Formats: sequence, C-alpha cells, structure tokens
Amino acid sequence: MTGSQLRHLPWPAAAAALDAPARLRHLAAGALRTGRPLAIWREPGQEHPRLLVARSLEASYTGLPPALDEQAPAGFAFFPFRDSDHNPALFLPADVRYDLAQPEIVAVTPAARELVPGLTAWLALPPLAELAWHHSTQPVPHSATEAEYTALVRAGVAAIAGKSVVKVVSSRAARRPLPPGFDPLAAFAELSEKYPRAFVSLVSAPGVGTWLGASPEVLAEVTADGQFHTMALAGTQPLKPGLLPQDAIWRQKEIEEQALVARYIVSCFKQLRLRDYQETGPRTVAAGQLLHLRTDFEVDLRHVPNPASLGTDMLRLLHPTSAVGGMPKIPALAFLQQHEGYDRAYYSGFLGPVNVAAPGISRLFVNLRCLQVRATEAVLYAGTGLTIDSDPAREWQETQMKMQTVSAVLHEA
Ligand SMILES: C=C(O[C@H]1C=CC=C(C(=O)O)[C@@H]1O)C(=O)O
Repeated sequence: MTGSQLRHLPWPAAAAALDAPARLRHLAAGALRTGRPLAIWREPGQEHPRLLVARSLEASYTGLPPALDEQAPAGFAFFPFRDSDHNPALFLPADVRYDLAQPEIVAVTPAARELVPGLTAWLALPPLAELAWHHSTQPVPHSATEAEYTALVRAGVAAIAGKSVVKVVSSRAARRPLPPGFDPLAAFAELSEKYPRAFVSLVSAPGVGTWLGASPEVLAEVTADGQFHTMALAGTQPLKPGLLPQDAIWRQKEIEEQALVARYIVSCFKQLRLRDYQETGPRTVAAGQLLHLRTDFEVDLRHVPNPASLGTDMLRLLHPTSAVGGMPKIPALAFLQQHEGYDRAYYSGFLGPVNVAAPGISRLFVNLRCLQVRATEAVLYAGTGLTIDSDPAREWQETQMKMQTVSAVLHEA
C-alpha cells in the first residue's frame, strides 16, 4: 500500500506531553482494551521499534504462510511451530501503524477506517496506568524435569542410532514466577537495549496470549535491494569472558549439527531448481551470551526466473527448519510429536513484518529465545539439536543457557 492510501492521524494537543515511547504505550493500551491483536518489534540493527494493531482477531486468522512479494498485503506474521486449533496461524493486517522513527503520525489503512473515530478520541485521553495484556486460553505447558529431559535426549539419540532420523531438536518449557509489577513493554525495551543484533518482539493476541522474544535467527528475508536471505544457525557454546567469537573452537558434534541445517537449505534451493546462490560461512556469531555457527545464503532476485515467488516458496519449504525440528523433516517432527510431551505453541514457529516498512521488504525470524507471559508467571522455551554424540547433561545445560537470554528481563534472584 502506498503512503497516500494510508490515513494519517495527528496526535492531538492533549498528547503533547507524551514522548514517543509513551505514545506507543498509549496506542498499545487502546488496542488491548478493545481486544485487538498487536505486534511491537525492533529489527536487528535498527534504533526504533514499530507497532502494528490489527482491526480484529478474525481478520488475523490465516491459512498458508504469508506471500513475500511486493503485491502481498502488509502485516505481521505470527506462526506456531505446528498449525492447530489451539495455536492458530496469524497474519495481523497492518491496520494501524506507529513507527517510533516518525512519532508524530499514526497511520490507518482504508480497511480499518471504521476505527478512526474511536482511535481519534482515544489519542486525546489520558494514558492508562495498567495495560490489559492478552493471556493464552491454553493450559500451562508441562515443564520437564531434568530426568524427563534426559529421557527425551536418550530417546532422540536412540532414534538417530536406529537411523529413523539423522538429527532431531528436542526442547522443553520451564515456568518462572513473574516479578511483581512485571511490565512487558519495559521488558521489550530492556531486550532491545541488551540485544541490538536480535529481532526483539512483543506480540499479544486474544486467546493466543502475549509472547516476548529476542531471536537471533532469520528464517526468510527479502530486502529493498532485491535480495533473498536465509541462514543455517546451529551449534551452541557460551561466550566466555575475553574470548572473541572468531577464536571459538567447535567440536565435531556442533560442526555436524550445523552442516545438516545448511544442507537442508541447499536441498530447498534444489527443489526450486535454484543454482545461483551465494553461501558464506560457517562463521561463529554471538547471540547474547552464546555463540553459534552460522552460514548465510543470499539469492539475487534480479537474476532468478521466478523473483516474485522465490521468497514465498522458500518460506513454505523452510519452516520448520532442521534448526528447530530435525532431519529428515517428517520423521523428526513425528518423533517430537510422540516424545516431547508438551505443546511448543509459538516457540520455534516464526514471526515478523511483511511489506510494512515498504512493499517488497519482509523480515521473518524463527521464534527462539522467547517467553510466554501468563497472568502470574512466564513460560520459557528452549531446545537443543541432538546428534549421535549428544550428552543429556550438556543438552540440559544448553537449554538453561538459552533460556537465560530472555529470562534476563525477569530479574530472577
Ligand atoms: C532451538 C534453539 O536454537 C536453535 C538455534 C541455534 C542453535 C541451536 C542448537 O545449538 O541446538 C538450535 O538449533 C533454541 O534456542 O531453542
């Protein structure tokens, strides 16, 4: 949609004393109070967050993953690991938009023009002290003990030894009390400050709940200069004080684990008969206090026969990648369904804006290093790629480390 089709609402004089973050909070409060879905995000390397409010939950239900071409509708994708009635796939239409880089304007699409009178009145009202964040209507997921996680890892290693899978990514959930007065927006700001290279997000939708995260992993990106980008991210070790990422040494296990993810991406390109791509890496990269191995894949969309559909086709083939499911995909997902013992919901799904910054710019990330905000507690999620050499104690430890990325905002004792 062009800028001229958007209706721009100015902030009234009554809001003159509110700075840009206070205005974002006020808009979020209004969306939550009227039961609408919203997404707030800060893209890697960018200074300012954006907010998007969808006119309704019903308008946000979707079937297929979004199309990543410039003709596709603008919105924010929020997809579960597995699509189901409990965890519907959402594409929040970009009905109301607020960009902190342009704090004087609230933009509304024609599809949401019936919101304009209420929104105009809301902008002039004093800010609320409390925000009514949406909470999931699903039961709290089972939180595995170390003994249960050990049994899951052993079952995964046995499945690899029995050759039913080559790799599987086991995961678990953990419950933590929310500190008194926990404020998801303040936590979002803290994550944005702490992890400048992450995709930091806060999504809240009726029934679905409120999810906060700082993801290091691009799933599918289409950039303004016509490039498609994805990455193979896997292998984990702590970033030790004084150690530079480029000096990290990796064990055979992590090298293999990451190579499988890279191989999976190449197999997706092959399915689309795409030979012309740039592969860089693997290189060691830092994500918070962790190091990973990463290979980047770039395709110049100006030099492929199907530029409009390549991003869309790749997204549909990639999710869920072998960095969160395993390989081969179908038996790895069947293993998880049978053995994991809890509902991942939106953890290891994907999320991000499509055609919001401008038509033709999409940035989708894997929903990792995330937590779900419930009424009195947070649910943390993390997984580990297993290979034949996996040691259950190390894998448990690795999930603990991964959970610390986002649990930093809970200020646990
Ligand atoms: C599954 C997760 O991370 C993936 C991404 C990077 C490294 C991973 C690993 O070392 O196992 C995982 O594949 C998670 O953070 O929950």
